[in-house]
Amino acid sequence: MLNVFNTADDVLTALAEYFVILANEAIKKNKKFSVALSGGSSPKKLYELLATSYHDQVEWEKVYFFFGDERNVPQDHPDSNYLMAKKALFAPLMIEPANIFPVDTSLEPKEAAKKYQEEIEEFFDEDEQSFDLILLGLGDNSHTASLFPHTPVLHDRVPGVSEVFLQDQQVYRITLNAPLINEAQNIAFLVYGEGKAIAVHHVIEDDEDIEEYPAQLIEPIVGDIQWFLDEAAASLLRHK
Ligand SMILES: O=C1O[C@H](COP(=O)(O)O)[C@@H](O)[C@H](O)[C@H]1O
Repeated sequence: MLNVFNTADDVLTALAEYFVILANEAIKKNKKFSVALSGGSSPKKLYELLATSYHDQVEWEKVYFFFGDERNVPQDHPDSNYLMAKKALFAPLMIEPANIFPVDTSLEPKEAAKKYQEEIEEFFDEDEQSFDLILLGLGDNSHTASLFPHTPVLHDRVPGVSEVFLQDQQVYRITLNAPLINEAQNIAFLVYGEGKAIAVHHVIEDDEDIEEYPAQLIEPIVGDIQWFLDEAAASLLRHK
């Protein structure tokens, strides 16, 4: 479902409220809420908003934080998704380390992916369900998480975590693959700014071409998917 708002601030507020509703529902039902955070440039303001305006609206000690993807850099590197979330969300809310599951980027990428998959499997072993919420962004090249155009991970068929080598940047990333993302109870894309309009159009309305538009792989099996867009990002959509 598409949710289009006038401004980026409106989008962020709507997604923060959606997060709070899902968290409280899951905590009421299962006594915990599991979320995989997105990285990159878009979600920082969302995390800051949750940590300030919504700090007293969730039992944060019952929230378990994972990452949809991670750069293969140390946890104190400026490109680290973990570092961004730590500064914007974990530190202000004083989240206990036991509730945070960062990717172990001290390992070789393949090993880091394997270990992260094992941690996820162990966490969900008891209740046999997947994430309550996976937050995603959308790159202007139509990647989401670290599912980049023309990378082998696009052909993963078994839910898991994979390493991805980006030829143009000569760097690795670690990512949940599409089958694992699609097991989530809820998936929310956060996309704002005119720079994302072409990608939004391709992913939502263009013919299927997963090599070019990997975010088209995201189709929850039984869960719900919501797009949170501003007018600028939605400007090339024919149907809103
Ligand atoms: O889902 C995600 O999307 C972004 C792209 O977002 P951007 O705001 O940086 O353009 C991606 O790179 C990020 O790591 C990921 O979690």
